[in-house]
Amino acid sequence: MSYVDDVIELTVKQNPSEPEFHQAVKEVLESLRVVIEANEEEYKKNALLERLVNPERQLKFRVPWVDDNGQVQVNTGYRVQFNSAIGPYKGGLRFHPSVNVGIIKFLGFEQIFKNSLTGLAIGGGKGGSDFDPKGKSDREIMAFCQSFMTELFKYIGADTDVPAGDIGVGGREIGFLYGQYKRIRGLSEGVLTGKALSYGGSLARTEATGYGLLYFTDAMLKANDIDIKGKTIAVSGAGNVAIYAIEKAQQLGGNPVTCSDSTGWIYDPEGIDVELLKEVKEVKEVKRARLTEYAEARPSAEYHEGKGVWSVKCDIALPCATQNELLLDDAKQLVANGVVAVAEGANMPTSIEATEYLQDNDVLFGPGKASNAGGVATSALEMAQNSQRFSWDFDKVDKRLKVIMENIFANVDEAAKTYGFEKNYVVGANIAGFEKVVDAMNAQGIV
Ligand SMILES: NC(=O)C1=CN([C@@H]2O[C@H](COP(=O)(O)OP(=O)(O)OC[C@H]3O[C@@H](n4cnc5c(N)ncnc54)[C@H](OP(=O)(O)O)[C@@H]3O)[C@@H](O)[C@H]2O)C=CC1
Ligand SMILES: O=C(O)CCC(=O)C(=O)O
Repeated sequence: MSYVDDVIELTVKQNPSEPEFHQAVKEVLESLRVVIEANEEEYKKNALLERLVNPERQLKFRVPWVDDNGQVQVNTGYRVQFNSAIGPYKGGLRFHPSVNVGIIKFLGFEQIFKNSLTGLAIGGGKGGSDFDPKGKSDREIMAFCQSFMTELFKYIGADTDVPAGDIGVGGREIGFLYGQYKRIRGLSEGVLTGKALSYGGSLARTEATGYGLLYFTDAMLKANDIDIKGKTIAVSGAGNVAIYAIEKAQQLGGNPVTCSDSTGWIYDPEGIDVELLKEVKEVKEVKRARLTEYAEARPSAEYHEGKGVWSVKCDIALPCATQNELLLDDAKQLVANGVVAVAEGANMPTSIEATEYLQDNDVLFGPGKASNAGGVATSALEMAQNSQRFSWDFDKVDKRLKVIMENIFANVDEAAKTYGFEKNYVVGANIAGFEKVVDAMNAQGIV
């Protein structure tokens, strides 16, 4: 067996019942075969891959809090500090009932290469909890966030580990988490990103992942002589990433016609009304409302229960909800309907089989670790502004974001060509991300 196969097998053996983590490791290592085989002796001697797939530190902790009925609730908190070769651990916190250690590890592992691709000095980490913020009162959210931070504060700091938002963690949660950190540590520092503007947040961070996805997609399309103008776009999700992907797609002249959540999806052939979608998101967070509210307010829209976004005829598909939401049958349907490009706004939304099917059918494919890197890149710009004790205007951040995303595409494209995988942006992203991490790890000795 090759070194790659050995390490994949070891990962499965050492981390049982963590299918998403196995999937992420397999996807990355398989596509790095050409680089790893060329350096196998050296990497093996230094156990490079074994070190890469083992987090530097993995924290699991109890989070007790009191609900509005006076009942004590107990959730589990996680922070996986995966790799700090390039810089402080950086990556979001996810609050969702599906969260477990394997999901946090897959996200943290992906984050290493994503953060490397940004060209900025950030290592990889991720965290979260199985707490469900939906339908909770503000007081309950605050109680949970304060308890979560009362444990987490011991392990994070502006130069060690800088969490941010992800599914279920937006501005409100970041505010409560930051307040508790400051109260315990007495430090006003850039320990979290995604903060509100009034206490050190960056303009354009809210928009950054969705906007960045479109800057990347546009660069990928242009490199293949395709104009986004007039293209029909299917988007999944109705949260932070989806909303700003839809907004930027419209600004660039595309026509996004769908969005979705965990219960159903919207088809709006006249184009999604993004301001209405923003309002529905707010209502959903507070009242557990559903996307039906969008359809009720918008005569051109149809609401469908369950899954189905990928059955809509489109030129471009942008999965922006969650992992494994675009499977082989969805890929077959997209190809049958003439899709030309898929770019991932979410983390690992496309299964390995679906990705291969799309690529085998000449669909341009932007992997999340490259195409959704705009969020974390802008978080690093927020860290830079915090260090400077200064705020940049929206235009300056947005322009930097655009340049970063265009550079990511150029580097991914170049790596793919250099290794003989032209137009395979999955291989290109993994190689370009991996090379910098390996350089940094090698330079720092066996740690
Ligand atoms: N926020 C950021 O800056 C970044 C986020 N990402 C990734 O983008 C994706 C979306 O994150 P974000 O928009 O921030 O999160 P939000 O919480 O704002 O929105 C998540 C959206 O996805 C839907 N969703 C979540 N879980 C599921 C599920 N199991 N099945 C179907 N739909 C689901 C939600 O529906 P419902 O409301 O019904 O739960 C909601 O519409 C995630 O994969 C995240 O890791 C990647 C890079 C950066
Ligand atoms: O901005 C950040 O640090 C978090 C981004 C993130 O979690 C992601 O890229 O998936």
